[in-house]
Amino acid sequence: MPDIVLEKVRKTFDHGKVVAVSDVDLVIHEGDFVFLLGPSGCGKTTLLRTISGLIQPTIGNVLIDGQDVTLAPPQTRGIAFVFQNFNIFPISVFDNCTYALNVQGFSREYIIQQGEKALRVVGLEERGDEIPIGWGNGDLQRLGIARAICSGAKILIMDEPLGSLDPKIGAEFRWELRNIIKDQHLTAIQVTHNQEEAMAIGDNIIIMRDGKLLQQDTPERLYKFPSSIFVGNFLGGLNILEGYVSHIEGNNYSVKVRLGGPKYIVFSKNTQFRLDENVVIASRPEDIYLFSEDYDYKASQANWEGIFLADAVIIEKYLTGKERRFIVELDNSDTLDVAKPEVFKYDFEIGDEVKVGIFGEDLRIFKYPKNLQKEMDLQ
Ligand SMILES: Nc1ncnc2c1ncn2[C@@H]1O[C@H](COP(=O)(O)OP(=O)(O)OP(=O)(O)O)[C@@H](O)[C@H]1O
Repeated sequence: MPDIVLEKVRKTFDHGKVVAVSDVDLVIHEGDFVFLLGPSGCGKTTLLRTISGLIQPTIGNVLIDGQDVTLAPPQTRGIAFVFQNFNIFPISVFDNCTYALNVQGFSREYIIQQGEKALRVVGLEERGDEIPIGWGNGDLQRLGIARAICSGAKILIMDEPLGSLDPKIGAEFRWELRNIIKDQHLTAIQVTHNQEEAMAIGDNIIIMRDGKLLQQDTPERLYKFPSSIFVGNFLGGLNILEGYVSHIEGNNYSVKVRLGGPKYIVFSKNTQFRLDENVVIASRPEDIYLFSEDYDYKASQANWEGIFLADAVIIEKYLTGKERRFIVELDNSDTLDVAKPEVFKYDFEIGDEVKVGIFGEDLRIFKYPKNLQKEMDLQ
């Protein structure tokens, strides 16, 4: 059952001059851990605040559990908001955790039961008497989540809580956070600038830009089938080649790369392209193969049938730690970024002539955007 539904939600500020959220339709299913990604200022926080009721949409509806809550106050929505700047009070961890229950006047017995349970869930059961002043962000984050669980909320909204964490602590805590969310049957939405984290633990990722929702899907589908150049580039980086459609056979489009570059055949089910239409073809750096000029394809154990090969020269190489990156230049001067695992055994040198190989199934084709530069801009 959909837990959260947004219908054509729009939020403007400054008498309509700033459109923070623009006609967003969105469905989040019960029990899903959803990540909200997008460049700074694209409307992520405004969207979360609209869902939680801290602000009301200018136009559109918010439904939770099938009920229209567009005008309902935040405390009636069953949502806990874990803020970026943890608003922790100088009282004990237990009292911080149970603060809302105290204010609402629940019985002492109930408060103790809920507080102990919540602290146990986040691994703070031994630290209930401590005053959390001077605590590191990781522990404060646990406390923020304990407080949310304690309130009985079934929906957890987190505005970049791991953003300020040490990346190592963040990486350790992320799986724990996912387990807590799943074990407690929470629906969670988290804003992050950490795409790797979203890919690793999210059930679903939403990409926003300029107030609009561009795409929502599983991490794998978003990565493999981005709906736009921007989404693909935002999530992991893309190689872009400009060209035109030179032949069409059903859903297979032959694309000639500009200035006498190579020809590729690309499948596209959803978008139709016309003959001679300018297009962009995109590939992931890790989907590109490099071969030495004398590589024996027949002797290889791998099946290279159907791979597109083109001549290129290595113009740059470097090691990122876990990857070897090569920049190769095609005959038409276009360049491709190639990523290989660190163990990649062919240690090509700058200036080496190579063949670059790409399978058609790893290529995506897009309409030529109005402004390619802007489309590639991640800000
Ligand atoms: N209260 C407000 N009054 C006026 N403009 C606002 C207000 N809140 C947000 N905005 C504007 O709305 C747009 C979206 O802001 P929002 O904070 O939602 O973006 P964001 O994606 O969360 O950004 P960041 O990643 O930097 O936190 C921005 O242009 C911002 O300046």
